[in-house]
Amino acid sequence: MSVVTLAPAIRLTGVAKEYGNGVVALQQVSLDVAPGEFVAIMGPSGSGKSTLMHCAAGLDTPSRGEVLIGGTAIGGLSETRRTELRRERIGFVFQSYNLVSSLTVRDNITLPLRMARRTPDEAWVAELIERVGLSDRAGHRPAELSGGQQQRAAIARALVARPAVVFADEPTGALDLRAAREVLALLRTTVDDLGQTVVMVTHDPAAAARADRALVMADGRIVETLSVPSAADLAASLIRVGEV
Ligand SMILES: Nc1ncnc2c1ncn2[C@@H]1O[C@H](COP(=O)(O)OP(=O)(O)OP(=O)(O)O)[C@@H](O)[C@H]1O
Repeated sequence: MSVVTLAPAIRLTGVAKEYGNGVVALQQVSLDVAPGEFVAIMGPSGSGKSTLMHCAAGLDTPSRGEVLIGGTAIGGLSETRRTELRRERIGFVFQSYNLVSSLTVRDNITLPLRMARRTPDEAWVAELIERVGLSDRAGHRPAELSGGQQQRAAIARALVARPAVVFADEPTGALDLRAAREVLALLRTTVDDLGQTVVMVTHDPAAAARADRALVMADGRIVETLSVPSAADLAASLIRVGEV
């Protein structure tokens, strides 16, 4: 019997990040995220969550260590090539949605394809709009949508180029409970139905409990890893690292 091992969607090896003012934001972080895995990153403010995500997504350059995105080491790439790789292989979802106010929902969703000069796959775009529940809003502008609807449009935009990984930075931070639940359910189905890899930074144990694995950070390190975490276990872990 042969065992097939898929290359990790993301691999960090000994990644450290120091800022000029002597701040050590990350210390020797190593991490593999498997294709089709949903990983949550938690930890107190200043523990290094955003820095870890930015290094893993190629938005920031580590001081030491190596980052592989879909098997490609990004350290040696030119800035232009790294930008291309990000466009091709990574989707982003932000707390503040970051939709373009003058474009319709549909044009916002297909924007990454236009930026990469790729022709939209119309069937895929239609499926995505349907999946995120915005078929009746596709011609509207973002200001005409609720926060939850805007975030669902942002998720469709993150998925449109079929990225290797979607990075979500506090995707439910600006939403009420119900809209947050819908957005989390949507992220979960992209993993379960589409095999999407998702890495999400969150302060909310209930949000992180939707992930397959949660990493808890403190002082620039991953200090705890919880598989199929419960919100109660995550809350206890956050108390241990001093978040609450
Ligand atoms: N551009 C920068 N220059 C200097 N120090 C920085 C910079 N960005 C982040 N830091 C510092 O690095 C450390 C880690 O910051 P980071 O933003 O990764 O934490 P975080 O866990 O995401 O915090 P939060 O939950 O508040 O967003 C902090 O001490 C922060 O002050």
